[in-house]
Amino acid sequence: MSTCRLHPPGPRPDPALLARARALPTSILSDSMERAQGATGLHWVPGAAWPRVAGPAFTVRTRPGDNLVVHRALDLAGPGDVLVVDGGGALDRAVLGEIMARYAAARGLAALVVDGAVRDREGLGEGPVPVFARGINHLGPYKDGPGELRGTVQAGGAVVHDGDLIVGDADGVVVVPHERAAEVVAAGEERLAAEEEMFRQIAAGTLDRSWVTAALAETPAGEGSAR
Ligand SMILES: O=C([O-])CC(=O)C(=O)O
Ligand SMILES: [Mg+2]
Repeated sequence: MSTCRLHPPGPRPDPALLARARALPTSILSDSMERAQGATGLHWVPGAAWPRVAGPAFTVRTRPGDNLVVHRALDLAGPGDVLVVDGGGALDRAVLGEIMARYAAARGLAALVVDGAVRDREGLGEGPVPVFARGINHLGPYKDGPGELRGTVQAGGAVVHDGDLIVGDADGVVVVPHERAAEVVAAGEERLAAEEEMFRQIAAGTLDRSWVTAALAETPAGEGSAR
């Protein structure tokens, strides 16, 4: 028999904050974290036109290529949770597929994020639940453990604590630490409003572009000039 280390649940963002986060693109949220935080390399499985997802992380660390503890997590995670599986980034074996995605959807999970590979791309693409992964591989997982649930993991190079705010869309996955969630969502709302104002100015032909030339020292590069 194998081991599953089980931590108590971390603090979770309140539902009103989650609804506000769901209205914010991941690009806006990562801009609101100094453009320096969030997972990279995790993209949703192509297929369905997913809506943006936002929910608290339910963290899973599994032995790469094994999904016994991922199965356990599917029964412990709550409705609205985003399962974040740290599979060590391994691409040589999938850790979940369509059966598990359908089961996750039936349990009301918001999304599955896998730092590793998944399989059954066509079935996942039909859209039972949004799935973000690093890659695809037909080779299936073993079911031997061990692993850890609700501990601190990494996904796409980002540290994820159980309960952190996870937002995913067509650009990838952003991890907002729980203690920064309210501040980052509020900053994101301001940033989105500023971008929408820019869109209006672009359409009206009034966007101020003077900052581009102000930031450049232009030198003539005509014939005979040094290369
Ligand atoms: O067989 C497995 O454990 C993973 C899988 O393909 C599925 O969930 O459909
Ligand atoms: Mg399968």
